[in-house]
Amino acid sequence: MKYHDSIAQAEQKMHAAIKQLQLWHIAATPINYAVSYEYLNQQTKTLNAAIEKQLASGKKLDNFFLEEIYRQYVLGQSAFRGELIDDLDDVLDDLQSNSEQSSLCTKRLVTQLDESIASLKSIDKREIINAIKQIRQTTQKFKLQQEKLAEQLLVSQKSTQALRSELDDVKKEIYFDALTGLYNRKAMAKHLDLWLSADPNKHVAAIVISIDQFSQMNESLGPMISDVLLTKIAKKVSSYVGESGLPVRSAGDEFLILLPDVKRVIAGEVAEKMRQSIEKLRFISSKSGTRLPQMTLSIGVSDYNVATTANDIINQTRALINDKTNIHTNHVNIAKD
Ligand SMILES: Nc1nc2c(ncn2[C@@H]2O[C@H](COP(=O)(O)OP(=O)(O)OP(=O)(O)O)[C@@H](O)[C@H]2O)c(=O)[nH]1
Repeated sequence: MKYHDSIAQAEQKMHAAIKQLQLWHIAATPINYAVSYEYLNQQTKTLNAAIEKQLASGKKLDNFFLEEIYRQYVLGQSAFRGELIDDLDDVLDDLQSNSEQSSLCTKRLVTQLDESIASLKSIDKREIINAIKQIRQTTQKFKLQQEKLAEQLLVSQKSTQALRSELDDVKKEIYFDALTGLYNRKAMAKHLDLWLSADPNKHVAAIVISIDQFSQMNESLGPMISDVLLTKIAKKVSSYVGESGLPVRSAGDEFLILLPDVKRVIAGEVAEKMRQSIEKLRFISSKSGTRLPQMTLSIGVSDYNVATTANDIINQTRALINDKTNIHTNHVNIAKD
């Protein structure tokens, strides 16, 4: 535990954290619990401010929101990252000292050879024999040093491989949504930055996909089945864009697909295919064998210059779904020029 509470204090906070989750109408999952605990501790001002802001705006706190908070404010401070950075520092220091030693050895060898070669030209037989002896000794020493360095390099390589796989895990935590495996907003912002630095005139089409009446589904089916449905829909819609698009989980029951260099009309056609494919799906409960309610999607489509922020892209495309002049469920609304 991060805080040095007494057992009694910790127990009190534990109960309070669970109670807080009940007030927020959120299940006591480990992640939600960690955020609630941190919130009550009031040690991370930014975490408290983000939660207060969401509550003040009248929006509900849900699993998705708390997971984002967890990633941003709780996980970000974890000791694990500190250890990982220390390990990385060590490996880099090792690699640097190995390469410095290696270049020093090579320099020494070259100097020695230069000196000895001059003696080899001598007419004095003894000097020549001495020079050959020197060369033999120096190369022998060089060989031993190189062997030692190669061993050290092998050790560094092994640590690097282990670190790489740990880094991949951290990257997953930072850039991917744990439930659906889609990218998160942070990854979306990073991609926009990369595209912008490669080409400031680049355009990207955005498809925002919201599952209709998902809150009702959550209530009637429970969060576990709803999670499975959410994940299946996430996978299905992402399958329509493959490697050419960036699928993001942008909110609890909302996904966003970015399609670089794709025209709005084309993105609209892809969106229509997504809508139809989900409408046709028939979900069956593996537990009871009964048919689950039909799921439908409401989709907004637009396009932007890559300099537009992730938040603006999400909000502006999302507004197309909530456009009051349009039908409210199972529809695709493409932005007008
Ligand atoms: N199962 C599950 N539900 C989630 C998760 N994150 C958010 N939700 C729920 O998703 C629902 C989203 O509700 P709303 O934004 O009102 O969306 P909606 O009910 O689909 O309403 P419309 O979009 O207007 O059709 C809420 O009930 C959240 O609790 C999650 O990770 N898993």
